[in-house]
Amino acid sequence: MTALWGTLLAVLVVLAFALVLRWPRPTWYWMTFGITFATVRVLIRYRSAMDACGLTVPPSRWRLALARITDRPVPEARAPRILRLRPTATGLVLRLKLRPGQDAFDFTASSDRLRHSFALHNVVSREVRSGVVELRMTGYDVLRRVRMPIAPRVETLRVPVALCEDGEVHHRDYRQVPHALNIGATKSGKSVYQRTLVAGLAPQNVALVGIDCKNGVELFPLARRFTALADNPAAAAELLAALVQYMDRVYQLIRAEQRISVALPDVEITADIWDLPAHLRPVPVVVLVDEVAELALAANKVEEARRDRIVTDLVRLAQLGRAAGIHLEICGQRFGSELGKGITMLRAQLTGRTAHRVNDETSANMAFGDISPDAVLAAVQIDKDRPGTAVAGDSSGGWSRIRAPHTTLRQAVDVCNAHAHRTPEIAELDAFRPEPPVRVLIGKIHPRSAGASAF
Ligand SMILES: Nc1ncnc2c1ncn2[C@@H]1O[C@H](COP(=O)(O)OP(=O)(O)OP(=O)(O)O)[C@@H](O)[C@H]1O
Repeated sequence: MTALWGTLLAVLVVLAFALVLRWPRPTWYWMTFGITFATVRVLIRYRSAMDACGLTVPPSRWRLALARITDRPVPEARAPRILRLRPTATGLVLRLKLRPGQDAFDFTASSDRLRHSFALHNVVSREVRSGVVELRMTGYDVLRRVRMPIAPRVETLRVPVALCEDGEVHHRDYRQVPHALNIGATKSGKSVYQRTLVAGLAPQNVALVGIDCKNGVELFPLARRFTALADNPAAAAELLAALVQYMDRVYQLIRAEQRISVALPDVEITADIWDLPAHLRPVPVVVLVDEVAELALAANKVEEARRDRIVTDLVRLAQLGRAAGIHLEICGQRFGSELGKGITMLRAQLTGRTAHRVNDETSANMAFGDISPDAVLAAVQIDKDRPGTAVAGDSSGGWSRIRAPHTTLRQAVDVCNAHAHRTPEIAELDAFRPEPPVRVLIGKIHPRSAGASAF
């Protein structure tokens, strides 16, 4: 602790010199200034804040006895011991060793009180291991203007897609969470999130497949990086059937490569594409579905049959796709049982959940009702003036507030065009390879067809 105080004092002296001598003071100067002051404030207030928040424990019996024997004053209640204090770009991280009888839940429940006591913007607590909790504190609202830190290294199928309210990066990791559901009301930021995801996946060795039932307006501009695209339910039904066919072919390949014999060491037996030799491994496929409700609606008998085929294929891909490297990312405004047979079965397979702003609790329940009631409340409370803010969770019950950076369509198109040469070809999906975009004029007379509307 003495070393920490010494370092803080030295930093404060340098900062004060810079101020007095009027050295140039760029942004990092003010950031260091703010973080140093926040650190000093937290350390000075630490004991009293813990006491006021009920996070101290009374002295143990032997300490009381020792005080009585030596005729000293009664010892004070003890706060958790600080194991580590680490300043970050957005605030600081405090790692605490719990005293006997304390619980990680006490810190989660007190995070709002701690935030006020330390005069910080936000405090998030999480259990690191038994007996150790971490308090991540941010000095300002990091979600107001999202600035993603530069990723130190890029891993396949792990995309830094948003910033969490505690300043950490939120990753969409397809190897950990193969399929996900993303719901939100209109203008809540679903498409921007999806676009950020596509821009993050475009430089990777991944096949992108899109089903965009908004007539293709969201995904067709990114077509050069897509292996297959469909912009209406009829094409989507064919595309999903072709994907199931492709999945069967990948399974045959895995079976052929297993070659199980007594002599083969365990590590060489594979049940998914990731343990196949690199030269045989099929490229992973990410299937993005925008406005899933359009696929599940039917107005007549023919559409009903098509709908059933679509939902069945989606369920099959969600159930069996992971080992074949096929991942689903499904977006929609609502995704509940009112969309018909098979929808709740499909939802149960979508482990990753993200809820942007929703208009009612029922919609939030579609994402988090079966996972965490707290997350439902948090999703309903998202401010409508903060598009892009969402609650992200998984089936383990954990969740956090996130916001994606504002990736414009122009930025996403530029990334996709720059990486168009990476677009893999999949024989089964050749029929769905997007054509180069055609310019359509709306409400204007096309110069070459005088007198006729070009639409
Ligand atoms: N992360 C963000 N940061 C800042 N602004 C955002 C963010 N996400 C979305 N927005 C703003 O909100 C608007 C609506 O976003 P978006 O089109 O993604 O919503 P949506 O949920 O897809 O709506 P719809 O379902 O009607 O298509 C965008 O035009 C953009 O200006």
